[in-house]
Amino acid sequence: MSIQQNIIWHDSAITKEDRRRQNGHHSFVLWFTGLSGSGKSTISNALAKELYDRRIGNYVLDGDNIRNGLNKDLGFSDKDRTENIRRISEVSKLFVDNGTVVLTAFISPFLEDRKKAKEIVGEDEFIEVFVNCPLEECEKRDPKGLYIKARNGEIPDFTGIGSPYEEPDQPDLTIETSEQSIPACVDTIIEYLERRQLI
Ligand SMILES: Nc1ncnc2c1ncn2[C@@H]1O[C@H](COP(=O)(O)OS(=O)(=O)O)[C@@H](OP(=O)(O)O)[C@H]1O
Ligand SMILES: Nc1ncnc2c1ncn2[C@@H]1O[C@H](COP(=O)(O)OP(=O)(O)O)[C@@H](O)[C@H]1O
Repeated sequence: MSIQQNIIWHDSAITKEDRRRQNGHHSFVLWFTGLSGSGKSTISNALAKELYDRRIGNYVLDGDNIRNGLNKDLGFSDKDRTENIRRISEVSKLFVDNGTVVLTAFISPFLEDRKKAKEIVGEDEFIEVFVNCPLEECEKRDPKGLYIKARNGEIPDFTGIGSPYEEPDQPDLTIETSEQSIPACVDTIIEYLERRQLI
């Protein structure tokens, strides 16, 4: 017997379209994916500020922060990473329903999990942004000192070292953070959103 047997959906009195109309802008998810140190947090926060200055309501969901609260029961096994991404996808969907632009900054290393994230959010409202940066450059940056720990065997399942990162096949957008400055990466994303008339 399903544990969801007696759960009945209740429609909201205010629709997503109502909220978008009141906010004066569209709502969608920018799903940043990339290695640790590739620049997901840096770019998503810089972009959030730019959107905020344009009065576009937005919210950043960041791996390190979410793992301190909502997902503090999850580690870095494949199964836990999958559950991490599933929960974030559901939360993102709620934010989109609220008329908010969501910026997610999770490694989200598995193709299958990102595919499911897109299904949960809805494909028209899901924009995959590949934050591309060679592993060697991420290791050189090592902003949190985690790569050195991983190389020393202290983090056996670290992404890119002991755990895989599956690059997107067909991302909606790729930013090359080892080649472009932070403002240039933000500009690339803004231009993309303007071209698609999402902002
Ligand atoms: N084993 C292992 N592998 C990868 N990353 C690790 C690990 N242990 C801790 N960290 C720190 O956790 C951040 C990644 O969390 P995410 O929720 O984005 O990971 S995942 O999407 O579930 O794979 C990641 O943050 P970012 O550097 O911002 O990506 C790390 O700071
Ligand atoms: N073009 C760039 N885009 C993003 N980050 C950059 C860029 N150039 C240098 N960096 C630096 O790289 C590091 C990226 O770290 P972070 O944003 O925490 O990555 P992630 O969230 O993917 O782990 C920061 O120290 C940032 O200042």
